[in-house]
Amino acid sequence: MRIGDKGKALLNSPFFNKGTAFSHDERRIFKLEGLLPAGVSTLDTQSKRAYEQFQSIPTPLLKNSFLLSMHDQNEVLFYRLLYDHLKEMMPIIYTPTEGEAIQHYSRQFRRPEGCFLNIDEPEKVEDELRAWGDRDDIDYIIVTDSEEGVGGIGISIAKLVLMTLCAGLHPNRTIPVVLDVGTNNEDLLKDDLYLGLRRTRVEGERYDLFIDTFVNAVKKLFPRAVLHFEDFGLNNGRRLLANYRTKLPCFNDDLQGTGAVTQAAITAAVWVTKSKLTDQRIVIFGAGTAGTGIADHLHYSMTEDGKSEEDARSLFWLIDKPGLLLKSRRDKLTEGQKPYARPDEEWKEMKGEISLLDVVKKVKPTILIGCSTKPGAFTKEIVEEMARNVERPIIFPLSNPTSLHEAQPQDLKTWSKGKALIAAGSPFPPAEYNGKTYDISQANNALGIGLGAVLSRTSRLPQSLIDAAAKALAQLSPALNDPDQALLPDIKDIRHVSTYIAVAVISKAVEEGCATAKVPNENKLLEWVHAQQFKPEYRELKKINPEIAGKAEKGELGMKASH
Ligand SMILES: NC(=O)C1=CN([C@@H]2O[C@H](COP(=O)(O)OP(=O)(O)OC[C@H]3O[C@@H](n4cnc5c(N)ncnc54)[C@H](O)[C@@H]3O)[C@@H](O)[C@H]2O)C=CC1
Ligand SMILES: CC(=O)C(=O)O
Ligand SMILES: [Mg+2]
Repeated sequence: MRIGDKGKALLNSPFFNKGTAFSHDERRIFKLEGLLPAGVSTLDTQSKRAYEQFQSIPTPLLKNSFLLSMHDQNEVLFYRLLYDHLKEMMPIIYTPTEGEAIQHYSRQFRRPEGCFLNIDEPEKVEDELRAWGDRDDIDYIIVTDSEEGVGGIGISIAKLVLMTLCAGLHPNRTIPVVLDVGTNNEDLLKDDLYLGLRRTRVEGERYDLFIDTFVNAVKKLFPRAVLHFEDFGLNNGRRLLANYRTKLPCFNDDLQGTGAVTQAAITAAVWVTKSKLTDQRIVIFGAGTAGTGIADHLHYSMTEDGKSEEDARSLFWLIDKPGLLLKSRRDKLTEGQKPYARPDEEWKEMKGEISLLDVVKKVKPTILIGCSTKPGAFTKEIVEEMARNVERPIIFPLSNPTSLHEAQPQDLKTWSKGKALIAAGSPFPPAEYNGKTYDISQANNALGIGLGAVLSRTSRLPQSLIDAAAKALAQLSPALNDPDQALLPDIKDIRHVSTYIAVAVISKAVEEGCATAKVPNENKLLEWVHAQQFKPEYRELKKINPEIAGKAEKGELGMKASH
């Protein structure tokens, strides 16, 4: 991707390539004659053509592969196509299809995209990253240490695509990274086509040193970039965030992004039930990264509203594999789980493991959240029990992909006799009850936090910025106008939503004193954000090749500079 490329190099440069939309003049100047068919398309017709091709592809996985290869050929067209069909293509490019694409990465592989760093060569990390640009070239880096092996590069790419699509982050100023530290997935290790390091995952000191090498290289090479941790395992995500959050602007999307979007959906649901967050009894099933991240975020919000740490803590019941988290088992709990362990005395009448059903019966929760990856965990009995005890049970099965959801939204609606207020991790069709249809919100952590952090050039990303994003999102809930509407805004409005969130994050960064950019005052802020968002439009000649454009402007080439 270089300014000034010509001929085949230009056609192979996804950011500058216009394919059949290169004009006759451009074809001549850039030595593209003979490399393209005679017809000149507009971006509009290219998008129509690509959509026809997309529609003829039989499976979601193949559609994903088609879109990714377009991403790799012509980025503007790729984003334009996605914009034109956002609702239809989002589940193809992101969850649920993305999970499948990651699983099949080594078999579907065509051409590498992204930055691959491996633990056997830590000494090369800095040089390998340097190949992506200079100090000020990079705004945003998504890194995963993918438990599912090298195919995890797919999640870094997919989330970056969302950041561009939804929030307008400039795609040419980002790096998707996978840190290959091995995998414990036996199927991958046995697969002779597997492309990652063929070894079990490295842990302990060597793992920590490798992460440290990576983070230090990022800080040194791209001091302005925001670092986004994605899909780090239970034991690493929280620990790494705690290590690095005071050293550079970084955040963990599964912990913090999920916390923010869930809080926004809960704020709307709680508003529908005409109660307050601090009136709730919250059961979280699956106390891993996302589950404890949500608990932390809600807890933070309650303390901001004036509840004491301890009183707020008493409103949570977290359940993981061996049942309800209890104080007597503290030494077996993770750091993220420990604060939420319940006193054993509360449950002394119970023998053995305390199940979700036991907790629902005794606690009578108002909110039930699933981040367990256990499909079907929210059974009819559990949902009926919950609906018996509270007027409007708030139930969020958040596990992804679709096959791992704790319950189907339609079942939740039916079993609760229409009472449940629902948001789910993946997209679902509307649910029906008594002849009425209800849109199901997708509570997924794709927000404008990143754009706000980038544009404000925040030096750190404290919890207050994430909280500002959650509050801004909650204000846009359609349920605030009509309680039968979805809890979160529709995907089709995501650009507007992300922009609004970015504005809130920037304002908070200024207020907290961590914004280092020169930010305009409140009434100019929205316009300022808009002006900097990426739009899928072809670039003018002068941005593809300034030298040639200069000559054209002087009339030396017999053409105009702008196309
Ligand atoms: N909707 C959203 O925005 C997000 C959804 N997720 C989804 O949430 C799920 C969990 O993700 P992470 O928290 O990152 O994974 P994780 O591995 O950190 O946590 C999963 C937790 O569930 C527990 N668990 C597994 N089986 C269980 C069972 N049968 N009963 C009770 N607990 C059980 C595990 O022990 C672990 O503590 C995934 O499906 C992920 O896709 C994650 C992040 C964001
Ligand atoms: C949404 C997300 O980050 C996840 O499912 O891991
Ligand atoms: Mg994730």
